[in-house]
Amino acid sequence: MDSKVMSSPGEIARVYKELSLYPSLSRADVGPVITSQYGGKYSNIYTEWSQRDLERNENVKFCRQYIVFHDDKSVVYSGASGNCTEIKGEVLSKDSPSGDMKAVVRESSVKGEDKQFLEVWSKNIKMKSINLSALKKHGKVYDDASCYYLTLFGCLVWSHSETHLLYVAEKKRPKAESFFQKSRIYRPAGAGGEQFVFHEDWGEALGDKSCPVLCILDIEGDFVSVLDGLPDDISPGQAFWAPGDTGVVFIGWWHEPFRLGLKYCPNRRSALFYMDLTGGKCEQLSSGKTSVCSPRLSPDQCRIAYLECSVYGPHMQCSKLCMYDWYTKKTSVVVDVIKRPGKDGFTGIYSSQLSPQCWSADSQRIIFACPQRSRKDLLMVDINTGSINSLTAKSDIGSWCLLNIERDLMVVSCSSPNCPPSLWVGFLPGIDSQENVDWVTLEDSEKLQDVDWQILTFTPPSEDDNSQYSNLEFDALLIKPKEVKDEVKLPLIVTPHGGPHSVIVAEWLLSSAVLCRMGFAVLLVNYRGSIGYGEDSIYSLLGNVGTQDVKDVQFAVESVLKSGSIDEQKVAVSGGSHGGFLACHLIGQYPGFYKACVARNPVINMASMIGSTDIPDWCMVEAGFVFNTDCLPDAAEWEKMLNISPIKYVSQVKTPVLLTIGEDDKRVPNKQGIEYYKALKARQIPVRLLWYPGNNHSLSKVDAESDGFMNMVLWMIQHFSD
Ligand SMILES: CSCC[C@H](NC=O)C(=O)N[C@@H](C)C(=O)O
Repeated sequence: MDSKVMSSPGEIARVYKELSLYPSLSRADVGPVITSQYGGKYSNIYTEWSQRDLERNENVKFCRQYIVFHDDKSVVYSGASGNCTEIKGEVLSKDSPSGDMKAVVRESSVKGEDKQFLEVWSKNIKMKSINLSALKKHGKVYDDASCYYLTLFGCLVWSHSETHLLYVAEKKRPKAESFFQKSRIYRPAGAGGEQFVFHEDWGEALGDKSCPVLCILDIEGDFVSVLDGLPDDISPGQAFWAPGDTGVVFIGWWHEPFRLGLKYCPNRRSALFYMDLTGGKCEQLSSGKTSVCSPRLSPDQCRIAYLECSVYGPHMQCSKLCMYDWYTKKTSVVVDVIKRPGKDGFTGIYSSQLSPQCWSADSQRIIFACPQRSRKDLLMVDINTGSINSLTAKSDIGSWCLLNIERDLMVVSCSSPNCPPSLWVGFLPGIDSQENVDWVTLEDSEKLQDVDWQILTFTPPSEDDNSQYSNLEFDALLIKPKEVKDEVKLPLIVTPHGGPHSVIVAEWLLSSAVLCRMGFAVLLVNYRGSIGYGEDSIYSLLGNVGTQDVKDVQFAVESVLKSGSIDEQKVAVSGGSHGGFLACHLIGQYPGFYKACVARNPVINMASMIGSTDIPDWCMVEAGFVFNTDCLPDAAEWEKMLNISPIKYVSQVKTPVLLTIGEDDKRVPNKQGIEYYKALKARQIPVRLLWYPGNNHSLSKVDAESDGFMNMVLWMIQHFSD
């Protein structure tokens, strides 16, 4: 019997609106320990959340504070202190280590012009409000530190002495005038002509970031200085104060011979640097042959932990956890790359950011959240032995994120496909303790009783085994309505993720939850090549995109169809970017199998894309070649890129295709979608293209995301009944 899916646009929009109300956590800071007048100890926890506001068509950011009474080992009492407050105009903010002051970078309009101010608050007084725009020492302050897992360059850091603030801004660019503007006419011959010079940027979603500089505010002296003395060929970011405030430590990315896109690509050549402010010398602390990120100073200020992976190669890789000893100047590897997971089940480190604080109070352990197969767990590493313990492996929650840890008090956000994000705290047990963490909820969320999820594991059939990387398994996440009558068959939406070196973990996914409420089953496939399964899995896909990943997805789908609970006549496929590449491959390689296809900014032709994407190395590496900045692909390489692309199969396509395209996409330029649109139109295949101005690769502006979702489901429903 056919299942009835919700099909009225009004009803679908109502469900979307209802489920989009659940906010997600972007930040949590733990304040200092305060002793109350009755002797009880407590800490304030400041949290930031983000929520879609469909009426206002924007993502709103708000904060809420909580109070946690504790005895340094366990939570005694906790609760929210006050209601939520929307945050407007704040670019960055940070409390001082003592908790006595707060720094804010604020954007405000003065006489119709946007200006940036650096404010210092103490108690209930705004002590300083420095007009950074008027100072003209640098360009805009980098805003990418407002959410720790989105940080690439930005920071706002108090010195240990609380007298200075460190941040990253765009380098001041001299005002460019034409040869013919009035002020130029009297200048010496040859001046001017800079007006139309091209400035490289750091690619997708970083179009306003080109030449970052490190800036320091001397709070007492009201003086901003831009640090000089850094090597000319690096761009600095992720900075913090060195022990004793003798200088600053930062990551420097090489930007010569040209910048390559950074988003989703932590594989860019970079190193850890120390700029000594007493002697003005800049020292390189890591090899410079690798890519490093997320340096974090231990509470005893003796060591810096950071993540490291190799340069070029797959855009996301298994990382090493490294340690730099500040006093011996020695570097060691605490956790190495895992090629194949062993008996302990640990699959390797696949995080590209550590939380703002990640150390235990005794400076002996590091805690981080990390995809492990199709779940995201909290892991604890003993830095002396390198041994790893999962703090959450036994839980039935699908995804755990560490927002912060301070004096062993962990603040985490958890969610599952049927459970929106909730906020929890718990103390890390002592180093020799066998105890489990006693988690306490600060902000609960309601479980969706009508949504069910499970992780399915697949072994590829022997003919599809990879001879170089044999016996690799993969997973898929199946999310379906609960309690479906035995005779009812569900329509299925197959969703391979993008990347391809990325993963879908069992977390709260708005679109899957809405689809499920509407009566669809959703299959999210973590094909071989996904992160979280060991480095061999990632490498198994290089040179095999368009075949191995396509076959894995199809194998997972056909296996699920065998269960008998799915309506084989109502299977659709949707995906974005590399997921769109796979969706278009699937409809080309399995003509007629899928009744509808929706692709967001899909990679259509790697050969035509290599010259225009911000990450040309991706095309070479995924096609199985080595990337070199000074090498052009040769004819054979170009041919392979074409042959493994979905455009190759376009003449076999029978499935109607909906393309959703971001006008400003720098990763997969919009011409890719247009190339496919024209090829399908020429073959009379039903195709519709939605064009989203002001949107980039992610199509994540509130109106684009919601419109894209509505159009996707209506397209599928329409073509299921063809
Ligand atoms: C040159 S485009 C490569 C595809 C892209 N990979 C990395 O950015 C991709 O699939 N991105 C995914 C993560 C996405 O945008 O969803």
